[in-house]
Amino acid sequence: MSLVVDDLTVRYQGASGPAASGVSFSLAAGELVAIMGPSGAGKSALLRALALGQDYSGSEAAEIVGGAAFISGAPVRSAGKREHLFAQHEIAYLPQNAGAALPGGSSIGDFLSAPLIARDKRADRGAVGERAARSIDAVGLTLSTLSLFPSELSGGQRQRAAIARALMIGPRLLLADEPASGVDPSVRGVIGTLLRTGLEAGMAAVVVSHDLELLVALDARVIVLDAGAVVADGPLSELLAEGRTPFLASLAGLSAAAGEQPDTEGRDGAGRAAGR
Ligand SMILES: Nc1ncnc2c1ncn2[C@@H]1O[C@H](COP(=O)(O)OP(=O)(O)OP(=O)(O)O)[C@@H](O)[C@H]1O
Repeated sequence: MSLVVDDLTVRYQGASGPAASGVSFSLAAGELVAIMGPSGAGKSALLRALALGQDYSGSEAAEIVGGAAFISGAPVRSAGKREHLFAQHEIAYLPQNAGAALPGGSSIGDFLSAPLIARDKRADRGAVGERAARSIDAVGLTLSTLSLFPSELSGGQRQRAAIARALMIGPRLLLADEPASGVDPSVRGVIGTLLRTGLEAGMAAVVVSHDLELLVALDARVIVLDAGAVVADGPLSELLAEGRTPFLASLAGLSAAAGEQPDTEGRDGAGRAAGR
């Protein structure tokens, strides 16, 4: 698996201007890039534009309108049936507020099974069920959760179920948009463990996250967006030490405060300090 993003400009479908532009990075198997930045910076648009049809959330699609992205050599911009089929085998996309976006009419078991059935209608249902059981167990939910519907779960349980679905295909590329946002701290631990295990097993990941503890521990390369432009790019530890943009300086201040997580909505000053 490789992901090459070259001077990419992305736009929400129907929007007049780009949501993010000038983004470049490349990823090989086992590598991680984290995307950071204040609210409205274009982080979600970037991930969505790379998701190759794997977004189940019903949110507006974003498209590439400049530059290029290649997943394992195949262009994302002119992706056809072949690339979408490939994506069904290789790419997992975890949308923002993934738990809240679970389809209300499906049991968790059906929701988890969907990506495997979508790519092979004749898939062995027993094997799919076993896989669902392993995935639900990996996120710390009981097997009985598989027969429940989203309305019967807590917010944290729903987010765990969404993460379990992302695990179902054993993705080679994970695109995760704020996987730990708005849920209880225990979900943060689950995400950290799964990310570490996945990366060690050769999964590549692009993650929108402000979990400084996790990202420093993973020695993540970070791209900071602000109002659609790249304002910093490099290893997180270096960016925090430099505090080169107001947003980073604000994050660095927070990282010094024991275990505190930044509030990217700006209530703690991060968004305001970034000039928003
Ligand atoms: N569906 C849409 N159509 C047009 N513009 C949109 C749409 N959704 C978001 N935008 C705009 O695109 C820009 C980038 O939004 P995006 O959601 O990608 O940012 P973000 O960094 O992910 O923000 P947040 O951290 O709040 O999720 C913002 O100016 C936003 O107002």
